[in-house]
Amino acid sequence: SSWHLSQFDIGRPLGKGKFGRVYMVRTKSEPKYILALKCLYKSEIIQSKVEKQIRREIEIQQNLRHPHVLRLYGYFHDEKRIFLMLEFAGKGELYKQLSKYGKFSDKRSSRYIAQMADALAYLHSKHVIHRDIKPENLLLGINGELKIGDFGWSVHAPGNRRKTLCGTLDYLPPEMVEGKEHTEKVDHWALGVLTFEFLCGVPPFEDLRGYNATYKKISKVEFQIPDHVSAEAKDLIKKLLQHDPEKRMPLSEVASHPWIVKYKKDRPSSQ
Ligand SMILES: COc1cccc(-c2nc(Nc3cc(C)[nH]n3)cc3ccccc23)c1
Repeated sequence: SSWHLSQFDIGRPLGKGKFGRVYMVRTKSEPKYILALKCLYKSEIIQSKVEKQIRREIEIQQNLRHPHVLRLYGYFHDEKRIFLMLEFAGKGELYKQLSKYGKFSDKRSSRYIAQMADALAYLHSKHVIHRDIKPENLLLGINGELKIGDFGWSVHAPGNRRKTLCGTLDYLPPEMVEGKEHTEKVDHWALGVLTFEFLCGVPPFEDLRGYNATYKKISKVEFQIPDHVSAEAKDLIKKLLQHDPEKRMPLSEVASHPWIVKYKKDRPSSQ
């Protein structure tokens, strides 16, 4: 069933992406679905030589079904643009919340990381890796649940986004900054970086002196965890930020880690 722009009522623009804009839209015909329509300009895609990557990302994301992975329902195109019909996440960008609050509580961070570990285990079971899980690519559903946003493109809010150059390096593991081949273990590393950033408000290897300084800290795994971070959280971060990809904690162990279990939702309350 192919779709056309005329079948939607176009709502407010949600934000700008690298190759176009994201709009909140609703289908005109019953049942009236609300979704996020991402418009990519073919001209820009061709210029940036990302056509094959975009086809692959669409192919991958269309086949994924998970509560913490943003759905891609379908896509269509006209002569100038490609339109992606994406799940609408009601509470927007997680990144904005992090900027607003500075950092998240132990409980909120633990719940988000549990959801991420769940989503990553699903993606890895489908041999999908490196989903670029930095805060800019995470969205929040209407009940505050985390959604890994559309794949490959980060949606940047105008103005308050981080300097993209720095952003891109902060989450890369040693094997990638050193140009070695990478496995799904890059996501275990990124999960450790994300845990640190949720609890501290900044990523562990950020170095305001710039790219090369960050590069060195990543390859030497040089980071300090502030004292305000709980012992259990410290333990998890250290077990994920391991230089040797094979030494990084398996996702199944993340899910049963004390820091994750203690904040699990509606657990039978232990005395
Ligand atoms: C203002 O900048 C941006 C950029 C990108 C997305 C939003 C935004 N997005 C969504 N939901 C989405 C987005 C996608 C691809 N699926 N669901 C909801 C929001 C709610 C309030 C404000 C902003 C929102 C903003």
